[in-house]
Amino acid sequence: MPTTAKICGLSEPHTLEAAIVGGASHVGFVFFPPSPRNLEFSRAAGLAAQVPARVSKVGVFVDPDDTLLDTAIASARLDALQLHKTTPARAAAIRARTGREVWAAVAVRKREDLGAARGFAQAADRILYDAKTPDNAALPGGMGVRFDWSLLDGFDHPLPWALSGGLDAANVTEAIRRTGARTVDVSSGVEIAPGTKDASRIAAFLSAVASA
Ligand SMILES: O=C(O)c1ccccc1N[C@@H]1O[C@H](COP(=O)(O)O)[C@@H](O)[C@H]1O
Repeated sequence: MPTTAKICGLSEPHTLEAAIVGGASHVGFVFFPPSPRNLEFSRAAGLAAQVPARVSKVGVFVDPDDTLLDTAIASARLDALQLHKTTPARAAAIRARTGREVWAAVAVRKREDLGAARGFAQAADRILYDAKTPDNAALPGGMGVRFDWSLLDGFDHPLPWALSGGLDAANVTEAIRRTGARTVDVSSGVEIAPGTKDASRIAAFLSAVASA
């Protein structure tokens, strides 16, 4: 099975197109106002219309309320919801209420952090292992922070999972080889500035994933 890739934090038609043409399985739209990648709903709707059915649209949220979720799902026609800083109970409620696939982000810095994944076994469809950002950071993700991939060695994953945090075209081959990830996720590693994606970096990342 080939490794699949999600390109996250897209906000412009030409870089979204680069992700689609390059073979991304998922594209991510961020709904979190402090993020430089945050999308207005009308803009999300326009971008979503560009995405073919074979590519899944993932909304990225930080402990969202129902109003935000419902508006984002309707405007961007989201297939999946990526939830950061959200408890298993809340994730389960969101999954039951929306009927959408739920990706639970688990922030990793130390081996003990992986234990949080088990709490989502009945509450989510997939775990996204992401690097824990610094305690005073403005964002819980999307900062190009990487964690020690060896922490995943021998871990009994409770659900299908994806790897993120500080990936780019130069390190994703090693990340896949080292962890066995079947899905990888990138945001800042395909940008030229925070929030500004680059089509050639997206193409290089997807090419590296396809060759891994
Ligand atoms: O990208 C953001 O702005 C963001 C905001 C809030 C939560 C998560 C966010 N991004 C996610 O973080 C990971 C890793 O990103 P990076 O490749 O290290 O920059 C990725 O899943 C993004 O979806």
